[in-house]
Amino acid sequence: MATSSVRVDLDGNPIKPLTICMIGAGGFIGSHLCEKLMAETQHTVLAVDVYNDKIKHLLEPDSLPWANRIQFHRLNIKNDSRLEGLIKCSDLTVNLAAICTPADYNTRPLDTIYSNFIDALPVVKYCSENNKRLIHFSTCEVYGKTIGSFLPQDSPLRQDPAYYILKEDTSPCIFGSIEKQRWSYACAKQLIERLIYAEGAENGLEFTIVRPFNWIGPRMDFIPGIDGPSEGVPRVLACFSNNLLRREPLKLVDGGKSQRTFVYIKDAIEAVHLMIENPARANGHIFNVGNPNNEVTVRQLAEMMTKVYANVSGEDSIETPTIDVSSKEFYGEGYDDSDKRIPDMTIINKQLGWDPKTSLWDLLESTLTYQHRTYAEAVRQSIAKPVAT
Ligand SMILES: NC(=O)c1ccc[n+]([C@@H]2O[C@H](COP(=O)([O-])OP(=O)(O)OC[C@H]3O[C@@H](n4cnc5c(N)ncnc54)[C@H](O)[C@@H]3O)[C@@H](O)[C@H]2O)c1
Ligand SMILES: O=C(O)[C@H]1O[C@H](OP(=O)(O)OP(=O)(O)OC[C@H]2O[C@@H](n3ccc(=O)[nH]c3=O)[C@H](O)[C@@H]2O)[C@H](O)[C@@H](O)[C@@H]1O
Repeated sequence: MATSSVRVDLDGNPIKPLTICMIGAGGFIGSHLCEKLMAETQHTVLAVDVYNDKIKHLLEPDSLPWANRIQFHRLNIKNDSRLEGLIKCSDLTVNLAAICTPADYNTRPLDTIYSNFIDALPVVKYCSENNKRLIHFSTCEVYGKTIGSFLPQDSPLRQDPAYYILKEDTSPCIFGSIEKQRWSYACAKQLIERLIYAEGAENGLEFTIVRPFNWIGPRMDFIPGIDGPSEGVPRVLACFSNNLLRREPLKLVDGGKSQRTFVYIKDAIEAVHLMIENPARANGHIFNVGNPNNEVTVRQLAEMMTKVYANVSGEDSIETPTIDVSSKEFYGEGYDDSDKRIPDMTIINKQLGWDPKTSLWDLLESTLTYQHRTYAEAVRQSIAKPVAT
């Protein structure tokens, strides 16, 4: 519900309506951020993307209460001179645009590097030259592997948080060799972080860098063959959802032993909302945004999703719910993996008072309810269709 009373920031100051240039607004995170800003604030969004399917419900019909506060601009930031004008007439730019699916990092490394570094350069430049604030989306992948992963398997130091907790201001960034092209994404994101940081230090750019740790929820990526390419490989939530919808075993890459912490998109969007409305507390900072309490191995995630999906769909799970596949078979040559990702939450907690709330079970329940409601019938029809010979 839009509020009419004056809203205040964390320091009690009234929040002025902002114009926000949101690049990549049509993606997973962008769609949730637009929803939040339309429903709960008076800010205006200039939504920039090449697609708008995930925000169509916010753009039409014209009678929506926020219709005059959101405009969609279909443009590719690689080659469109309108970008600078949009940044100039905004108070703040939020840059979400990126190639960010691991299946692309080793198979399309050039596109990955261009998207995450080269294409972001003009955005940083226009913000810096025009004295505009920038919130840039980086990734937890900039941490790479943990220090602990290089210790012997039986080393007691592996249990010491100093060897695996990821801290914005002290943890190193540890990537594999150049042949392991998986790291093309993390490396490009790291370099754009360094550039933004340097623009802040040398030219006074007001910036905030966000490092998301596996944000998941409705509208993440696509279901292959339904609203994305049949041969496409999305991120793990959509891969496993696709397997569950099709009653196929979930594929565990290299045994599913890697660990991740998952945070509910709606919790994470609260953190971004706080950054937008509290510039004095957010500028100049890099923030981990994740849920350290929701750690699982990928195998445990598969088991939990199988149970939750059986509950929400009312269908028993299949006899062999998971199978092992090698990373070479699944992702191709040059894949590598982050072993473990637990965010340190000290900085975001101190600056913005933010803490995630939703447990992994609860977030999977609401997300898989959405997946079932949105896709089950379409998948059933696609399976029933006779295959052309
Ligand atoms: N979802 C996560 O958990 C997560 C984790 C770490 C980092 N991130 C980062 O957050 C950002 C958003 O992620 P997401 O999950 O919403 O991804 P997404 O792929 O759903 O959204 C990215 C959007 O950017 C758009 N885009 C890409 N290139 C563009 C271009 N040249 N011009 C215009 N639009 C372009 C895409 O069309 C897409 O709609 C990315 O920078 C990603 O690296 C996300
Ligand atoms: O979300 C994040 O915070 C960041 O991490 C992701 O990287 P990753 O977590 O490795 O990507 P997922 O596709 O979500 O895979 C998670 C794990 O599941 C495994 N996996 C994936 C898919 C599958 O079908 N089976 C499977 O075992 C992968 O090998 C990996 O170990 C992506 O790089 C980005 O979206 C983002 O920057």
